[in-house]
Formats: sequence, structure tokens, C-alpha cells
Amino acid sequence: MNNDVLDSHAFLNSPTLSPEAFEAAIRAVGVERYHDKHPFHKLLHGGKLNREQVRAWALNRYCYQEAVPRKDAAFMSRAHDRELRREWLHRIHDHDGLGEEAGGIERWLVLTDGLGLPRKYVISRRGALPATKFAVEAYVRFVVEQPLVVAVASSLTELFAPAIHRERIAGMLENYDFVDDHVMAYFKRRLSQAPRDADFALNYIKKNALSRAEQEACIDAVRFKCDVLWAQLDALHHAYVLPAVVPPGAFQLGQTFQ
Ligand SMILES: O=C(O)c1cc(C(=O)O)c2c(n1)C(=O)C(=O)c1cc(C(=O)O)[nH]c1-2
Repeated sequence: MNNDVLDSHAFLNSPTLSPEAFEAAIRAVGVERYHDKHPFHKLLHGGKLNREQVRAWALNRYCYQEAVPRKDAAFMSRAHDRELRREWLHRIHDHDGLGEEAGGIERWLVLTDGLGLPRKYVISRRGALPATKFAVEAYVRFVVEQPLVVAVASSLTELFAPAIHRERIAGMLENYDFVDDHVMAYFKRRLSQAPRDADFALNYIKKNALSRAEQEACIDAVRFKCDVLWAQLDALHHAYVLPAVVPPGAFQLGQTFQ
């Protein structure tokens, strides 16, 4: 059965999932829908894109990098729990930097520098695709509007990020002569940052999503976030590579229903 056909009210009277089953349901979303399955990533990591297409990816992806600390600041503005804010704060430092530490956005700009993109142009976001901008802003809005525990859950795609980062580092270094260790520094740093953040977020939702309906809303938040990531790659694929593809979980031509 296609779970998307069900609405979350269907779970109102269902028993709460055990912490293990809850985590398994979150991880299953990644197996089904994480953007490592997108053909654009397969092309990127497999060395099948030309330098211009890699430049388009890096330019658009900057919008995501730039939105992440804004959504984390939005999250903190809503958290009354001081301990939670203290824990969340380093996410902003990770991206924006603090003191001597330049931060992830700067490391991303080293990557776009390496690809010969002018910083002012990248930072202006003028050349980014419309769907990229809509997708990343949808993530910021989601974190502004949803219950805190659901907002935390939306970051949990980070559970799946280290594997794709490892694949990207190896694939891009091997396949593109215009990529070196220096420009891949962003992803190397995320290998240690993402697991720490994902562990915290996973423990937080296990402790704070106490009803089945809240648990289902958290699982849906991970689906939503996969859509945010997938939509960005669709936009790139549509604009810079063809033919188009139907995302996993979306209506398929000829799909049958039970
Ligand atoms: O390259 C990727 O595939 C990827 C994915 C994700 C993700 O799954 O959301 C993040 C990142 N990278 C990343 O670098 C990053 O800093 C990050 C922060 C977050 C978040 O939701 O707070 N996701 C991600």
C-alpha cells in the first residue's frame, strides 16, 4: 500500500511506536527517498557531468548552505528551553563560523572559487534556479511553522548524509581534474559534524514525540525534507540535463492502486 494515501489522522488511535520502531521508520524514509537516489547525483559522483554542470550544482547548492543557519536561527527563536538552545547554537557556528573558525559557508565558497564562480555572483543567488530558491525557503518556513519536535525531525536527513558525502568526496576527486582536496574540505568537515547533530536530533524526537500522531508527523517531516532535497536536484536535472524523471513515492504513469 502507498502510505502517502493515508492521512496522519489515521494514526490518532494507533499505539505509540517503540523507540526502535520509530527510528526504523525514520531510516526507512531515507532508504526510499533520500537524494542519493537522484540521477543527478549519480551523474555528479560518477564523473558524468562537465565542468559547467558542476558549476551549476555548486551555485544552486549555495542557496541551501545559506538557508541552513537561517532555519537554525528560526528554530532557536522558538525554543524556550535554554538547554536546547545551547545544544542547537553550534549548528549556526558550524555554517557561519565563529572567531578564527571560518565555517561551512566559507568552505562552500572555496569550492565555488575553485570552480571559477565569482563570489559576489554566488552570494547574490541571482543565478540560482527558481525551484532551488522555493525549495530552500520551504525548509525555513517549515521550521518556523511546525511544532518544535517536528522541526527537529526535519533535520534528520542528516542521518543519511555521511554516506553520500563519502561517495561524493571519492567520486568527485577521482573523476574531475578541476576538483581537489582543498575544494572538497566542506564535505570532509561534515563527516564529523552531521553524525553528532543527527544523534542529538534522533534522541530528542524519541524523548519528545510521545503520541503516535506526533511520531507520524516526525516521519512525515523527514519525507518533507527529502522532497526539499529532491526538488533541488530535479531543478538542476531539468535545467541542465535531460530527460526528466519521476521521484520515488510520486505518482507514476500507469501506477495501479489496491
Ligand atoms: O550534501 C548533502 O547531501 C547534504 C544533505 C543534507 C541533508 O540531508 O539535509 C545536509 C548537508 N548536506 C549539509 O552539508 C548540511 O550542512 C546540512 C544541514 C542540514 C540540516 O537539515 O540542518 N542538512 C544538511
